[in-house]
Amino acid sequence: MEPDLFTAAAEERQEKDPTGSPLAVRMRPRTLDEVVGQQHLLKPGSPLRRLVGEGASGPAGPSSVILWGPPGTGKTTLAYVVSKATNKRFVELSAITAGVKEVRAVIDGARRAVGGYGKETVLFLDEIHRFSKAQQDSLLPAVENRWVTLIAATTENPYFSVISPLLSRSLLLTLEPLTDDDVRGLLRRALTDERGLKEAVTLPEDTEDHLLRIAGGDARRALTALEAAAGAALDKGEAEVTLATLEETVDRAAVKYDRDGDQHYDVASALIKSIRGSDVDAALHYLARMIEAGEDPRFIARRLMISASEDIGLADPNALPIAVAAAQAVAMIGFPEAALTLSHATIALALAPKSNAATTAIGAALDDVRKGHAGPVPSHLRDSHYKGAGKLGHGQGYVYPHDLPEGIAAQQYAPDELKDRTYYAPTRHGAEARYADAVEWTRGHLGRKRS
Ligand SMILES: Nc1ncnc2c1ncn2[C@@H]1O[C@H](COP(=O)(O)OP(=O)(O)OP(=O)(O)O)[C@@H](O)[C@H]1O
Repeated sequence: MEPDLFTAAAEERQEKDPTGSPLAVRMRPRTLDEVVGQQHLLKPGSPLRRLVGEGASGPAGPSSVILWGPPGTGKTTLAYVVSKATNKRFVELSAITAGVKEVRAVIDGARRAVGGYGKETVLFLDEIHRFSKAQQDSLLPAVENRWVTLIAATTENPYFSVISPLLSRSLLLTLEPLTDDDVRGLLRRALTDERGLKEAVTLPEDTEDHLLRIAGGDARRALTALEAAAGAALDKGEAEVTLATLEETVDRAAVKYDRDGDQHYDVASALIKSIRGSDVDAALHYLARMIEAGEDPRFIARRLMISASEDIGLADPNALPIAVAAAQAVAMIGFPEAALTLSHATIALALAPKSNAATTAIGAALDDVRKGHAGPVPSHLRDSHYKGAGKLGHGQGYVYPHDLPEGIAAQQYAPDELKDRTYYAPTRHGAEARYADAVEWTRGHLGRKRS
């Protein structure tokens, strides 16, 4: 689907039939004056005011703006207001689902629009930090040549996540989290406004306070929860949104996976458990949910690296290199193609033979150390390279294993207290059978008692 057509159609829908859109979209400010909070960006003469054409007698505004701030604080809104105020086309892309191809299509469309009917374009790119370096590079010509006004949004520090040639050509604006009073003002406006709930319900103070707690400064989350709760109250024939109704509905409103909420960890946990359980299809399902929710591919790759050692270990020593390679690849590729790499690694891990022997081995060894089972290092193993070491007997009696035909000397390595303690208990799954044989053989040659 050509992205600018899609967005144009969506915009048109929104304008013609505002009642069909979610409350948060219907209540989206149309002018800078309707924007709450962010006063530091909205002072008369500020770069943002200049961008909407206010007092625009000076030099042309920047062709690229980066908006950095927490979710639901007005980044999309500001981009939308800028495009409306300057009568430009508004095209929206998300770095989660779009790649270089989509960026090029928008840029080509923008050049056609300006050449054909003199209409300029605002390209709003959400979550720019999810673009790889190469994907961000593809934006540079359009910014340099002013083919579009780029407004890029990010929830992460742009100094780490945006390439420096783009950063240096952009105006960086930082959005502050909305205060509870800001969000309260938006909720009250939404309750009465013609575009909003038109006084269909009332919101008692305790429900409002709880709503503000749920929202945590995110206006979209507040309006979405209000809409769900108001709908539930009306379904019950109630004109007041009680605390009970709100509590019943927030769970349902949160069914849609929330990248920043608890589901983030639940779904990640289900992915790892499905891999551990060797259910490749369930693992792919949870992976798809994470991708679709806009999860950071680097977060997913980190979890896969942990799983490779925690649940597969030496049963397939290739699992860790595959997971590490996947982590490196996704950092370079970015979405959408990173999904292929993550799928590749997830399938390999899910179908690999399983062993938690590496996990339990270090767990048991740490447990002993933490309980104080340590004891002095045997003197024949101590450092013998300093003056006086000989006098202390350090290093004396040490047998150099390579001097022996088997390459293993029957001498004690562990402290006395732990000399017969074993930690590694290999499985016989996959390649670990080899390690099981090896540990048997080496413990025998070391003269260790079986324990
Ligand atoms: N500062 C604000 N003033 C008024 N309304 C706001 C503000 N911030 C957010 N909203 C409301 O919340 C909705 C979502 O906000 P918006 O899409 O602008 O957030 P965002 O910062 O782009 O979030 P995200 O990072 O999650 O995409 C808007 O449609 C609007 O109704």
